[in-house]
Amino acid sequence: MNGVQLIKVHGSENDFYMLDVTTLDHQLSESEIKQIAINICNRKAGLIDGADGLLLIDKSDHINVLGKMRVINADGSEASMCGNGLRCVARYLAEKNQQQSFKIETMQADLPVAKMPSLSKGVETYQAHISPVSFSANDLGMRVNAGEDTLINQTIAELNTKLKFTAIAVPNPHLISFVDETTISGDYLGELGHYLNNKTNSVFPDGVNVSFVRILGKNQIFVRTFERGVGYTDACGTAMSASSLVSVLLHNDLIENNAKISVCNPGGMVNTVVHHSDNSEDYIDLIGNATFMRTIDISLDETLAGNFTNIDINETKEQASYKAFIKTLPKV
Ligand SMILES: N[C@@H](CCC[C@H](N)C(=O)O)C(=O)O
Repeated sequence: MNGVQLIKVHGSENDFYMLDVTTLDHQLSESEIKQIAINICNRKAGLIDGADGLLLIDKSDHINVLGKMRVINADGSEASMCGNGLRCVARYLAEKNQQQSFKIETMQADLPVAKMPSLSKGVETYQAHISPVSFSANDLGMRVNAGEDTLINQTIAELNTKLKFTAIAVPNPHLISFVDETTISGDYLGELGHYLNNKTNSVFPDGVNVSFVRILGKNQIFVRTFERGVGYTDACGTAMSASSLVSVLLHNDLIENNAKISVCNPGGMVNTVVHHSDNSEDYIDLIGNATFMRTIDISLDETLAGNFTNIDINETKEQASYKAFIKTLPKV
């Protein structure tokens, strides 16, 4: 059997199958990668309970870089970055290479990652550096308000006359709006997310991750996200990083630059630290769990065929520790 081992991982319950392609005896083609992601991530007919995406780990030929991450969304599209995924890949490479702090190649940048003190007993915790940051329409794939280059706390006539939006690439594209308690838990986020991730929309023809944010108090926010290529997720690491930076820019009375911010999400909580400066490039530290739930051994042919009847599953005990951590969080 041409076997592969997949590791089911999550960051704030944003879940992925992780595959170290250096363990395979041949290189996967791009169409095989897309097919594997679509097959295993399907929530109804996929591998066990599906996933939000597939993380591929490969060698990097960049100097002083330990490995390379690629992110394939559940619909088979490729994203330029994944914050929650990067923490999980960081843990995998840290344990494989016995290193605590190093860089990982991603589509647009080599990003520093590091092992951190646990958020809670038994919850492995990692930090990922999120950058490059841009507000430019070109980097966002955005066509808005008569060709303007940025969208910062403005309405978008084509979408909604009341809500104000900020568009930011980190470097994957995010559209962020600060909303009230009713709006954040309602259906409008999904309606907007579906509309903007339909190829016929004129504002973001290539799609965009959409987040609603609520300021909860001093250095505390709640973020709910509809992800491009996925749909509603329990959390999105780049969305929480982008939302933290936008909160510092627009609400600096409560959300501070260079301070630890608690970012609550439907799947748990992470910390961010925004590094905003007028003289240098902005970046965000994203600190949160990197939980390994189980390993699954399966044949590559059956994975490509979408046949998941013959699999060998080994559960870790880590999800119990994560659930205990969630119980300690304040109810939002
Ligand atoms: N969940 C991820 C982001 C994954 C990519 C996104 N869906 C996109 O297409 O940009 C995260 O944790 O950042």
